Amino acid sequence: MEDKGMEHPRLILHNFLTEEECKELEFIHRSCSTVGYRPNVFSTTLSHLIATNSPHLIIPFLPIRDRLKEKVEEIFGCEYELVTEFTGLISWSRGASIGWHSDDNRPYLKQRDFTAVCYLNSYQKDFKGGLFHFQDGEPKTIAPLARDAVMYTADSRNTHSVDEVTEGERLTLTLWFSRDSSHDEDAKLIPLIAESLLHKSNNVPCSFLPLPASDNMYWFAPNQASHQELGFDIRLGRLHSLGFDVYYSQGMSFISDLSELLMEPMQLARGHQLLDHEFANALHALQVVQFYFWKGCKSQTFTNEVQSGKVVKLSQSQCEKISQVKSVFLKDTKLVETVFRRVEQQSFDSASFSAAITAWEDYSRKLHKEILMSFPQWRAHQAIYSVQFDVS
Ligand SMILES: O=C(O)CCC(=O)C(=O)O
Ligand SMILES: [Fe+2]
Repeated sequence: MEDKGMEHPRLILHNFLTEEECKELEFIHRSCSTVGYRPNVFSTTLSHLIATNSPHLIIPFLPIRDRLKEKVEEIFGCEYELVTEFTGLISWSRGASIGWHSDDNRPYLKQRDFTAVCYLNSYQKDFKGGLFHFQDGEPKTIAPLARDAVMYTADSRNTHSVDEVTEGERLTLTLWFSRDSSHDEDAKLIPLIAESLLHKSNNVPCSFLPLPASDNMYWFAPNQASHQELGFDIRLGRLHSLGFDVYYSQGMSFISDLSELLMEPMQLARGHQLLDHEFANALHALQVVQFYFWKGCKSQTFTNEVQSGKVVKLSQSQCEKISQVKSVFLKDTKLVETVFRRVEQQSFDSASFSAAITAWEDYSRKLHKEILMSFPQWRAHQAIYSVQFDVS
């Protein structure tokens, strides 16, 4: 597929990522994304993961990022010349599209030399619409397929567009590379990680519990809506699409500032049942729920001991508290269901779910250890780079 004349330098690599890598990144995005930079777009940036006390979740990105950079350098003949300018997960829901453009088409984007887009899910299977087109040269149209990666120069030789997504959520891992070492994203990320690891704030009792960002970063507003009442909180929206409600035992009347509610400890409900476990906040609950579905909902897939997951029937007043929260944070459940496809009658097993809570902790603890251990080396790398840069 390589354009030999390099009139339009680009390449498609099939099966560049493993299925497992795609699923893990999907898990991270579905549990950590914020509303994106354009309508109907969601994103998960590395700096956001660090800022929400989840720096350990950047671990799965690192080997992929290195492999992609090496591949781009090899294909385009610029070994050891590139730095990663940006790494992030981006998803497009119904209504998102982008017209003809090149990725360096703004003065502040001129440092971008190469683009790599990895498809984490598939056209027709996971979403409709969202075909990718190059304006000139071959191939002309690309139908996103999970595990494939597309690489191209960021200049006008590779002007491209993406059709509007009409259903589902189109998910990519997107990276930009630069020859200008002053645009290395690590230079920004490393101090943030250091701060996160070294100065744990007092209100984070556990080293890997997520700490939500400000509420507006999770507020989905339908296209150009002037009225706030038509949006929804994407954390609760994603929980809703998987069949979960959130329950605050204290009710809403105790909270003076409603926007703080989703930072408070809460429980999950499903149908007429209240699950026994207390989560630190809505983001924590979302991470565990997404982990449960990522791992396949079956207790056999969780290696730890399965305790019985306690559930109790919701009382009338508890149901009312749930509806109150919904009326504030999920005003339009129809809209939620078009943005995040409702998963119909997903089987749910409370014993497996409580096993998943422990498995999520083990997973997080393992990644947390890895980031703690790799961090000094990583910083040393950075030091070497800057020395080389100073000398030249
Ligand atoms: O997701 C894609 O296929 C490309 C997206 C794009 O063109 C961009 O983010 O600049
Ligand atoms: Fe683009």
